[in-house]
Amino acid sequence: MKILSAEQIREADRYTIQNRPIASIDLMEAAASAWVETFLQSLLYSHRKSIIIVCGPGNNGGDGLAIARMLKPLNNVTVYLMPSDNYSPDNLANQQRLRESGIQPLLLHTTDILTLPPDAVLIDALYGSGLNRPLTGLSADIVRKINASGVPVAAVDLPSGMFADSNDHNTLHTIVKASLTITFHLPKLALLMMPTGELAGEIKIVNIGLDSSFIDQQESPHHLQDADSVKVLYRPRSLWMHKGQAGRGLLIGGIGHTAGAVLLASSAALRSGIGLLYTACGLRAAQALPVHRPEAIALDLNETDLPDLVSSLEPDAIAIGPGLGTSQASAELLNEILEYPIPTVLDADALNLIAKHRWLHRLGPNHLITPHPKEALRLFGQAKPFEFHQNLLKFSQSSKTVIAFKGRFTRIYTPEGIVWFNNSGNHGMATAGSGDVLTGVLLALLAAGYPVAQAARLGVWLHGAAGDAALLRLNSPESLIAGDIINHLHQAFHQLSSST
Ligand SMILES: NC(=O)C1=CN([C@@H]2O[C@H](COP(=O)(O)OP(=O)(O)OC[C@H]3O[C@@H](n4cnc5c(N)ncnc54)[C@H](OP(=O)(O)O)[C@@H]3O)[C@@H](O)[C@H]2O)[C@@H](O)CC1
Ligand SMILES: Nc1ncnc2c1ncn2[C@@H]1O[C@H](COP(=O)(O)OP(=O)(O)O)[C@@H](O)[C@H]1O
Ligand SMILES: [K+]
Repeated sequence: MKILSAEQIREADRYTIQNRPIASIDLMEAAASAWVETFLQSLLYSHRKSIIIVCGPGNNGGDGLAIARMLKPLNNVTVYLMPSDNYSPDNLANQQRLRESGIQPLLLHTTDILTLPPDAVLIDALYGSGLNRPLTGLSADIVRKINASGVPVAAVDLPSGMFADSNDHNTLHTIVKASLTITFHLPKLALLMMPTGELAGEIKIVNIGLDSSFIDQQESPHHLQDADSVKVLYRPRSLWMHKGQAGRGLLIGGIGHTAGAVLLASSAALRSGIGLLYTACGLRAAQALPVHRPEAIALDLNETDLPDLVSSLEPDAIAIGPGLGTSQASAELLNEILEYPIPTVLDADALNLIAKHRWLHRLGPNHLITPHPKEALRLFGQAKPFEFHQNLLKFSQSSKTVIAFKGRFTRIYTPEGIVWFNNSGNHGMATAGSGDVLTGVLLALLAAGYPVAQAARLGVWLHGAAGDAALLRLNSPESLIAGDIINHLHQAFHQLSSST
């Protein structure tokens, strides 16, 4: 699914109204109705006694007024409206319709008028994608009052005060903090990135019938990746396959007390279809691996000459980093690995070493780096979130390196300038070792011969989908551990293969 800019969304809106048999006011009615349908199914709605709706002067406010009219037969609804001498035409039309339905909106001249009972839910329809400057004055005061009240908020299209794209020049305390954001038709960039994404709460996207041919023609570097978009990448195994064709992988890490990192990565690689796995690690891990995962071949790094190993093994892919440490000896191992033109996943301490030794310029088209935010900061330096995003995009394009920037919506930056925001995974995966599991999955896919960007996209999705299957089973994000992700990889693969 494409992610369009605020400007492109406005264009899609205009194009739909001009080229489809639908008037602007009817599009607003469709949007409000789709929003209400989703809202009525939410937990937020089911737990609350009364509904407060705050409406702005534009079309976002117009949506709010229409939503109020639709919810009125079911609920105790109070509507507040920002004073303005510049209401949009559809906002005015909906003010009229609301009054005709028997609701008189209260004009929000001052924050004192706004009453926020603790058992209410607030519907935020102040500003949406038409925000053109950070909120100040009365609007900002209203937002601060809403945020301080603790009343749960369901946002219409976007939490008010948030720009759909970059918020680098915005102030976070003038953005509504929502528990649920029901956004129209397409995801917005700011909903998928920190720190703004966290202010949106749960995100739901509702179709409002914008012209799909127009959207298809729009150019955008940003896409949301779901099961359907990765299914086309998946290559089922041949019935006549032998293990030599499933790929040979070399995993390097697990030195000293971080033995567990390679145990997890090894298990994940094996559960992701690798044909042969050699795990070169510290003594402790080399002794534990045959007990924990006898399918892997454990090699003690102290007794291994890396160039000899690589030339005798001829691995199809390498992964280095989990539990590698940042010692001089580890740096020498990495220095060697960076010379090989073999598809390679670089994670954890491999990334810290690259930052420490300023080796970023050595990365190229055979490399896939998987930094979490802290590792990415060490690699690429501090920048505001949107600028940081642009920096990653530029680096991927210029160096031809694929980046999987990990987080809630892990972003896969590909050298052709496309960024995929991955839509699988959950908060239960914020647990020690889940990144090591991802490294193992990616190693297996690279070893199987997937091109680097495809392996990254497929691997990140599979990892998240396995996490989702684990959460479904366990029903507790707190109890989910990295091993559970490995134990559910089969379900993620099954989802891919079931409809191909
Ligand atoms: N696109 C679609 O598909 C559909 C879109 N729909 C809906 O329309 C929404 C977009 O509506 P929109 O364009 O009217 O903009 P909106 O967010 O209401 O804000 C504009 C108003 O706010 C004002 N204003 C701006 N910044 C301000 C500030 N900092 N502080 C104070 N005021 C500020 C600005 O006035 P200004 O002061 O700039 O003259 C203007 O009055 C979209 O999010 C969705 O909900 C659906 O109905 C149907 C399909
Ligand atoms: N809130 C979340 N929602 C979705 N995925 C998450 C969330 N938190 C973490 N993850 C995923 O879990 C993994 C964590 O990786 P990482 O931070 O490297 O963990 P570790 O270093 O403990 O192995 C990443 O793949 C990340 O995308
Ligand atoms: K809003």
